[in-house]
Amino acid sequence: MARYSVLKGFYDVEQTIGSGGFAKVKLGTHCLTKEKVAIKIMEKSRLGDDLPRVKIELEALKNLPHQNICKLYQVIETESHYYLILEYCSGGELFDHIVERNRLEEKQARVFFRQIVSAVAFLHDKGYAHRDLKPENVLLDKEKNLKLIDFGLCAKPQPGLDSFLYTSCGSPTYAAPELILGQKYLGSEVDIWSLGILLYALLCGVLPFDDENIDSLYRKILSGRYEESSCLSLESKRLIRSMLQVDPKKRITIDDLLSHPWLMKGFKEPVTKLCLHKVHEKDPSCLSVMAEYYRVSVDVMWSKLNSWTYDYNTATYMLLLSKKQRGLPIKLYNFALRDK
Ligand SMILES: CN(C)C[C@H]1CC[C@H](N2C(=O)NCc3cnc4ccc(-c5cc(Cl)c(O)c(Cl)c5)cc4c32)CC1
Repeated sequence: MARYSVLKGFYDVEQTIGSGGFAKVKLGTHCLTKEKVAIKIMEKSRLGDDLPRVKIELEALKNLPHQNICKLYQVIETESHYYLILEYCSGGELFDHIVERNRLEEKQARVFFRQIVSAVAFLHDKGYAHRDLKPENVLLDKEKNLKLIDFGLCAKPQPGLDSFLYTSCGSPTYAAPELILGQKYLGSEVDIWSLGILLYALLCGVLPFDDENIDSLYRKILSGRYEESSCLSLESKRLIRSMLQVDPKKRITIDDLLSHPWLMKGFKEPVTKLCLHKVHEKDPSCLSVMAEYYRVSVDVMWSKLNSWTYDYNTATYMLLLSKKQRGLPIKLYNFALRDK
């Protein structure tokens, strides 16, 4: 069987652009719109007990439309594989963006940090905790907007985010003290700790707690002591300190972060935790282009789309919307697929 034959005709699969744990990520082109996409491919046989993480990530990505969270366009499941068709982020990892520049000026760090805080506040508002926030999981798109990725470790505790979690997960370097101690913890509080690590990395270009030896790394994290690098202004030091509190009850909350003076500097509005685009909006021009292509009425086309099953129609429609928002022509190519 040709590789990834289920994608044939719908997506051109190009080179591997990265790997995320138990997944391979390939660059792809959506045939009808010619838009670039990232295709996250997971072989079921190699998932083992990571299989539930796929379902968790799928549900999270479907329920969390936000301008700073990587968009999911389509889900394809075969007996052997899962394929996630995702928003392509041509700017790569935030981690590399920082390394290339050594560190970021406070002004640029603030623009980025506001976007990450907006995504995390939105997640928490929906009852999710990410639990693996780190610069490698924050990508940049073409317009230098940040996109949060990798929701395989996220948690949506049933009773709500104010109920305790127990599984120790995520990368130790970014993990909160209560998490590495194996204590019960609140997802919202461990995400705040990771945001503190992230802000320190943005401003200093290094990590506050780092050590090859895992035991001395743990000792450093549990001590809560880190070098307050000279490149940090007094306000930056205070903000980071309020997030890197060993006692989770003393840690700043995400809602306090939204309007914190440091985040407000140079801005009139607090960070929004809302999704700024209308989710599943009915856009007449995109709808009519698809209706015309498939030779059905607009109403029939909308009834096919309105179930939002993350099939090829969902992907085509969302990618047309994205083209429209970027001022590109709303058109479809490749009439070979017409009769599909
Ligand atoms: C923890 N790291 C190692 C993980 C790597 C994984 C590959 C990434 N990546 C590239 O390597 N090149 C460019 C590139 C461009 N667009 C992407 C769009 C989506 C995703 C994506 C989205 C979700 Cl929701 C997800 O779960 C996963 Cl695993 C990946 C990755 C992209 C990407 C960078 C981070």
